[in-house]
Amino acid sequence: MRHFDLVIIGTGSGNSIPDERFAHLNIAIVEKGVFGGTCLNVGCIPTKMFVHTADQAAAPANAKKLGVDAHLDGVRWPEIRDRIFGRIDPISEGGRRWRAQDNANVTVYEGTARFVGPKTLDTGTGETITADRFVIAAGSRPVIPEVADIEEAGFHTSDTIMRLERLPQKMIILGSGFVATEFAHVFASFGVEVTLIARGDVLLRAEDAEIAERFTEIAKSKWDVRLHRKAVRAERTGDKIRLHLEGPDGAEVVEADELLVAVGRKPNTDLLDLGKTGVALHADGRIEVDEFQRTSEEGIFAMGDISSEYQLKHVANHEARVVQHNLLHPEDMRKSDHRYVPAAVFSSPQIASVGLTEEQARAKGIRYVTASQAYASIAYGWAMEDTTGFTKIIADPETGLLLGAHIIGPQASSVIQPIVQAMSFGLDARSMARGQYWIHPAMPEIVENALLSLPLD
Ligand SMILES: Cc1cc2nc3c(=O)[nH]c(=O)nc-3n(C[C@H](O)[C@H](O)[C@H](O)COP(=O)(O)OP(=O)(O)OC[C@H]3O[C@@H](n4cnc5c(N)ncnc54)[C@H](O)[C@@H]3O)c2cc1C
Ligand SMILES: NC(=O)c1ccc[n+]([C@@H]2O[C@H](COP(=O)([O-])OP(=O)(O)OC[C@H]3O[C@@H](n4cnc5c(N)ncnc54)[C@H](O)[C@@H]3O)[C@@H](O)[C@H]2O)c1
Repeated sequence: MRHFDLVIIGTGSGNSIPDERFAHLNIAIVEKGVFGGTCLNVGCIPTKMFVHTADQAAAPANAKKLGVDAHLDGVRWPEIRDRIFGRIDPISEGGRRWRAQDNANVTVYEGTARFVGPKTLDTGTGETITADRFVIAAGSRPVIPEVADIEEAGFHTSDTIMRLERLPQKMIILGSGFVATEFAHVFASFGVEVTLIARGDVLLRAEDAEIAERFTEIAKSKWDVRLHRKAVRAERTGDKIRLHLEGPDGAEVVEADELLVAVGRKPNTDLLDLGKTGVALHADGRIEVDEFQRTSEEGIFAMGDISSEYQLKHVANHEARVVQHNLLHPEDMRKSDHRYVPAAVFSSPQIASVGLTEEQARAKGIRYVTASQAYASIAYGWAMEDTTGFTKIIADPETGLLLGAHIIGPQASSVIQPIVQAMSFGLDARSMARGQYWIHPAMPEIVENALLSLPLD
């Protein structure tokens, strides 16, 4: 049985760990799918390339209120799809080739890894290997909900929807989180009639309640949004797919050309038989790790979606850097920093958030104040004739330290970054607002004004 110094399972963020500082180690990398993982192949990167294209497609309709009569002549789906994947697929293939052929100290196994004993791994290629140390970076995959006949009817997930042969006329999206609302924006902007099916009373319900309510209001004006619905059965009739729902008015059926399922992602731990090597799991299936990304088994680290509370690429990247350091310096380990993890939903409008929501602050019994500022109240908001966007900041009234921030509106994902910086480095609201220049008349003025209107003690 071949023995390695280090085995890495998963080529998403885990693949960034071995650099030239690991040249003295004999390393195996095991990958069951496409090289490069979720973000590169079916996640952040292609979705945002589609989102940017969708923003362009939506621009003519949005320009009308500014007095510009533009018209969207068409969307060349196959060309868009092939442009995007024509860029991504070679990166994945190049990464694979580099690891498999050009890295003298790395052996790539292309199979589904599964533990068969303590630190003993069946690589799914016919070869079983052992190692001193492991990094489990095997990510997550889409949850398939229990809807009768859904497999027979046929559906897409985020793994397949971006490679459609042709643009459908109608699409049903089951779910109301990040994936559902980003793809609703993409496909609706390309002219697809989108029906969004949500269980709760708002979309994006993990967001601050005021933000989720505002987003839901806007979404209802653009898409067919059905709230309080449970999908019970799917059915294929010729070219169409029908989804049977139960809702406040009883049973109903929606019909479309395609169904996209986007109801969350689950960690890939079930594929790994981790009990065989003694790695402990949380009740939700994630691997338990400590602040150094160590699992319950000595020498086995885990990182990214398979262990993290946050299914976000910037978190997986951060944890990969921590694991990298801790593998190289076991006598001087670093901790992961999960204090202020921001996230953005690249839908339309965009949403960005960091820290506590108002509901979380209340539930924790924390004393707080809030201030909200509309895009419509700042100069650039006038320029855009924005009527729906706002920034909400939550702060400690005594110290002025920021507890959370929530933004809905244009470029929210960029506008929030100075707040993430202030929170990370302990800058209070007054110092942040008045201790620096804010470019006039740029969008971050919305943050400056919100900070200034916080009713601090
Ligand atoms: C549609 C979509 C859009 C997203 N957009 C964003 C975004 O805009 N911003 C953001 O921050 N995050 C985004 N994310 C989340 C982000 O993609 C993930 O958080 C991140 O990719 C997780 O990285 P990872 O390294 O933990 O796992 P992955 O990148 O999923 O890598 C895990 C790898 O392990 C392999 N694997 C699994 N099991 C085994 C096994 N048993 N044996 C061998 N190999 C195995 C998998 O095939 C995979 O290649 C998005 C996700 C999706 C689905
Ligand atoms: N821009 C980004 O950073 C980005 C983009 C896409 C995905 N992601 C990451 O990937 C994760 C997964 O995305 P997602 O949208 O699949 O999950 P999500 O957790 O964001 O949302 C899932 C939604 O599905 C709903 N749901 C669950 N079961 C359901 C059912 N049976 N029927 C109907 N609705 C149901 C939930 O109420 C929830 O609103 C996200 O949580 C996020 O961390 C990030």
